[in-house]
Amino acid sequence: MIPKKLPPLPPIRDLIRVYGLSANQRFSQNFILDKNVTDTIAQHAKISAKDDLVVEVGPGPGLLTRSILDAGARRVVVVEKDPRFLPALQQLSEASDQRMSIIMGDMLTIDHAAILEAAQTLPSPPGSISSANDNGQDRGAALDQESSANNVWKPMDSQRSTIRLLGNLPFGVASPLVIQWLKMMALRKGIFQADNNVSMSLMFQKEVAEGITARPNHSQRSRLSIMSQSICDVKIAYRLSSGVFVPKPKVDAAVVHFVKKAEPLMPGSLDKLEDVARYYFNKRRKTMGNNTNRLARLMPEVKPILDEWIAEGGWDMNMRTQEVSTEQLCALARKLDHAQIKIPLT
Ligand SMILES: C[S@@+](CC[C@H](N)C(=O)[O-])C[C@H]1O[C@@H](n2cnc3c(N)ncnc32)[C@H](O)[C@@H]1O
Repeated sequence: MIPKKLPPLPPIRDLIRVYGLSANQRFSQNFILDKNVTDTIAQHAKISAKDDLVVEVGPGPGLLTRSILDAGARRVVVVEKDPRFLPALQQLSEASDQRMSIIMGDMLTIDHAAILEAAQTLPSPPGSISSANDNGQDRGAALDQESSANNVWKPMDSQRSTIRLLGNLPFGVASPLVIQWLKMMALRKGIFQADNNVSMSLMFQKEVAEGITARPNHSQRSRLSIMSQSICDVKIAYRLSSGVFVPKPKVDAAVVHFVKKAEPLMPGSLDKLEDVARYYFNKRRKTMGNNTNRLARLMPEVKPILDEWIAEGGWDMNMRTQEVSTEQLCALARKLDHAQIKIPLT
């Protein structure tokens, strides 16, 4: 597909003036105002006209959104909380040949049905190479028929819908959002419903990205590593130096690519795994044996489950929490889930 030309990018100094960004002022948000960088992020996320939907969280002034549209995405839904960015996003949407829809709202609390409904209102542009299915039927028209008949997102073909979730997430909401999405992915809820094939390319502060991808024995290993790696294959796709952001933050950043595992280590809800990971990582310097004995003292009813877990796994209880494998903590979480036992948040 040849995307319609988007309006020229305003000079960066105008973006800085319009959005009140100043190199001297410390903002809680850090923006990317270099199109080469956002193009590279879109490339690493493998955005193409073949995707059924791209969801971008926190587009801000919309530079990454431009790169997503320039990469040929046919349906882009952006979710932005800050109304200052609405005029710039509206300008992009108008120039996008009906490929972009804007939701002003908080991604933490938004009902994902609104995202899927917004996607359904976007027709597939006529003449795009991927707008017709194998029967020659226009995919946008097929979607419109489906959406008016039934207000639920349906794959456009018999195949699964491919959805890409992108965002440069602000520090304060990055971890809660990712945990929320992983839990929804595990339960196939929201945009992760049914057979949708959702991959996520999310930008974090470098330390958070390293935590998510940290393998056993890595100093950044955390609850987020366990939760992410229980259900997804994760890797750092792209590193960005702090100098590409305005204003320049103190730390570098990285884009993490998440792809759902064919066989998640934790089937169903991730709630028990979150409890287990939180419990053990709260005392990360202690050995697994120390933490496990303490748990057995706190909750005597859990002792038989812990004994069974150790006996079956043959786990080395002299390891420190950060050395433990995701499989090991998932094995305990599965047992607690089966026994419907909740461990305390101490
Ligand atoms: C770090 S800036 C990134 C902006 C732009 N994507 C970029 O890379 O330059 C984060 C953006 O997310 C938005 N944002 C923050 N919290 C949000 C939330 N809970 N839901 C939706 N957007 C949010 C902010 O208003 C801001 O525009």
